[in-house]
Amino acid sequence: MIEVRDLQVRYGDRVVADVPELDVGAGECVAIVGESGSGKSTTLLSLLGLIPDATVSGHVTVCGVDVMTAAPRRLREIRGARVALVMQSPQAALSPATRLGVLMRRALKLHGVGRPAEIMAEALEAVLLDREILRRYPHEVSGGQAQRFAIALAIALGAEVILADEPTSALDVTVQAEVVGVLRRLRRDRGLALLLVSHDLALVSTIADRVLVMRDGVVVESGPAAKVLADPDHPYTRELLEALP
Ligand SMILES: Nc1ncnc2c1ncn2[C@@H]1O[C@H](COP(=O)(O)OP(=O)(O)OP(=O)(O)O)[C@@H](O)[C@H]1O
Repeated sequence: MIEVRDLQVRYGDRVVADVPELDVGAGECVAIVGESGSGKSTTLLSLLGLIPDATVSGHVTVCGVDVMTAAPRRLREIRGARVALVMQSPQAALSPATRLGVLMRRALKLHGVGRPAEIMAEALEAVLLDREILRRYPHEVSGGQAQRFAIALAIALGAEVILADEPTSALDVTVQAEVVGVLRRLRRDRGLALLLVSHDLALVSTIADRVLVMRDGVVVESGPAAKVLADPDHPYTRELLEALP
């Protein structure tokens, strides 16, 4: 679903992300970890061509679309539909004066999704939310519910790939587990491909198959999560693990 080769992102002369190889297949979860400013979000956003100020080179294919050469129309087709972006604070992205049900119906209409009532019910069930949430306004739901609603919206629009940037870091610990549980189910039951950016190694260890560790824009270590997190080769990964509470 995601294939990256020799991706390089520069602002002027400064390389902020250099990723030789990154693959995420259907039903897989790959996590990019590293401290703030290491280039994680830049890497994620470049997969959808969403960093217009930067110079980007390399090969990026997402859902069969060559992101580097695709026409804007082709990119718009995958953004927000086959590929969903889940951010840290979903409430900020939801229009405050619109009930969630209205918002979801509008999004489905915009993307030409048929059988909206059925699709909405199915999507809410997949993220373990009660239909009653559709009557609420964004400020009337908790952070965890808002995040699960954002994921439900992605599924309703037909997402095959979720790019998640710190999806749980704005949530308290018990709610974090809910969101991670939902993402795990979606991988298993729907074969969703998940690329997760997180500085939270404890979270990553519960969900990722493979991990890329980034520092100052460079991938210093990558491999199976079980290996990298239990027996890291690179001193920087060891430092990150030692910093865990
Ligand atoms: N528009 C921009 N112009 C110049 N430099 C930028 C721009 N956007 C990001 N950067 C730089 O790119 C580097 C990588 O940033 P990025 O946001 O990808 O890091 P990150 O690992 O995701 O950090 P965080 O967890 O804080 O989001 C940082 O040094 C940042 O200052």
